[in-house]
Amino acid sequence: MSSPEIPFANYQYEIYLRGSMMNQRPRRPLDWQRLEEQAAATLARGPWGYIAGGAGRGDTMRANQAAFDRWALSPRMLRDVAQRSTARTVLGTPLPAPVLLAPIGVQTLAHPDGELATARASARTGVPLVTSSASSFTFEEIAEASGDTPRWYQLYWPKDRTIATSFIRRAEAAGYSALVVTLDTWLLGWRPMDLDEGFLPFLWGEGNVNYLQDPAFRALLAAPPEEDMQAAIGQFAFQFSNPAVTWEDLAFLRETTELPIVLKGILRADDARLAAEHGVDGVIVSNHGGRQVDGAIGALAALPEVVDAVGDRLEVLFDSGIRGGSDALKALALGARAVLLGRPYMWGLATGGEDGVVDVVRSLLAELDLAMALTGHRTIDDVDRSALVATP
Ligand SMILES: Cc1cc2nc3c(=O)[nH]c(=O)nc-3n(C[C@H](O)[C@H](O)[C@H](O)COP(=O)(O)O)c2cc1C
Ligand SMILES: CCCCCCC(=O)C(=O)O
Repeated sequence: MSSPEIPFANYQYEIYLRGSMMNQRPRRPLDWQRLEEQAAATLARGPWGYIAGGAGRGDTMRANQAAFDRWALSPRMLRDVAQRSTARTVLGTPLPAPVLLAPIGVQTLAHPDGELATARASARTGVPLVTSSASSFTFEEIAEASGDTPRWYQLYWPKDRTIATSFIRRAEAAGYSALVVTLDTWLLGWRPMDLDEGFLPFLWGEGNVNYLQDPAFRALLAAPPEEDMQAAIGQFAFQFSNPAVTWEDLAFLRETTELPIVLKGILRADDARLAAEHGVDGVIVSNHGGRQVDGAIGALAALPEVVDAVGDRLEVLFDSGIRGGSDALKALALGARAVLLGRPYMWGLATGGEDGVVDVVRSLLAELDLAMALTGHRTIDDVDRSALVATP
C-alpha cells in the first residue's frame, strides 16, 4: 500500500502554518463550490458543459444533493479519538481511506495532462484511480503513471467480445486489480448542455486511443486507422457500447477474468440481488452523477435498500454527489464499503493539473478524518447508521 505524503489530520494545520508563518495561501480554493466556479472560468464552454452538466432538467443532480440533506450526522462526545485511522480494505486491497477516484472519461478536456495528472495524484495520495474505457491516454500509460497505488479498470463493454477480452487482458497485464463494469450508460442520456453546443468529446474527434491501438479492434478493420481514420472511427462508434447486454451475459465476464467484478450503476435491491446471484464481487450504487436518467432517485436514497439486500454477500460502494468529508461519512454510515469521488477532482484538474487533484483528494481525506473524529469514531469500521439521524 502506498502511504500518503502527509497524514490527513495534519493537512489543515499545514495550511494554517504556511499562512501564518510564511504568508502563503492555498493555491486554489479549498471550498469545492468556489473551486468549481474557478474551473468554470478556466474551461471553454463545451468542456465545462460536458463535465458539469447533467441529464434533462438536472432533477437527478439536485436529487443527489437533496438525498444527503435527508440525513444529519449526530456527534457523540468523550470517546477518545486521539488515535485513529481512516484505513480500510476494499475488495481485498488495503487503502489509506475508503475513497477512490471515479472513472471519468476524456480528462484532457479539463487539462492537457488529463488522466496522467490524475494518476500521478493517485500515486501521491494512495487513493486509487478507476481508469475509464473512454480515457484520453491508454490504460497502460495511465497505469504506469499511477505507480504502486492500486488501480481499477472501468469497462464500457464493447459489442465484439474479442475487443472486450482484449481490453480485459490489457488491463490485467497493466496491473489493474478490479474490473468495474458500467451498466447505466449503454445509451447516452439526454444532455441539453452538450446538445446546445453539439459537443460529444469521446465519440468523435480523434477517436479513442484505447480502441485505435487495440489489436483485436484493429483486426476488425479493413485498413488500419493510420490509412482510413474515418472508417476506424465509424467502427469505434459502432463497437463502443452494447445496449443488448443482459444479466446472462455476465457469465462471459466471469469466465474471462479472475479479477473482482464490480457493477456500477445499481439503484435497486432487486438488481443488487441479481448481481449477487450472478457472482459479482461488488456493486456501485450510482446514478452516474445525474448524467443519465433525469428524474431518477438520488443515489444516496437508494443506498440503504441495496446494503440491506446484499451487504452481507458483496461489497457495496457508492458515488454520485460526494462533495466533502461529511458526505463521505454519511454514505459510509449507511453501509457503503467505500465512496468514489467524481466531478470535484475534475475541478482540481482543471484549475491545477496534478497538484490540483492532490489538493482536492487531500482535503477530502482530511475532512473525512475530522468528520469521523468529531462525531466520536476512531476508525471507519466504528461508523454505522447510529451516526445518523433522519432530518425532519
Ligand atoms: C465528465 C464525466 C465523465 C464521466 N465518464 C465516465 C466514464 O467514462 N465511465 C463511468 O463509468 N462513469 C463516468 N462518469 C460518471 C462518474 O464515474 C461518477 O459516477 C459520477 O461523476 C458521480 O457523480 P458526481 O461527480 O456528481 O459525484 C463520468 C462523469 C463525468 C462528470
Ligand atoms: C455510450 C456512452 C458513453 C459515455 C462515456 C462517457 C461517460 O460516461 C459520460 O458520462 O459522459
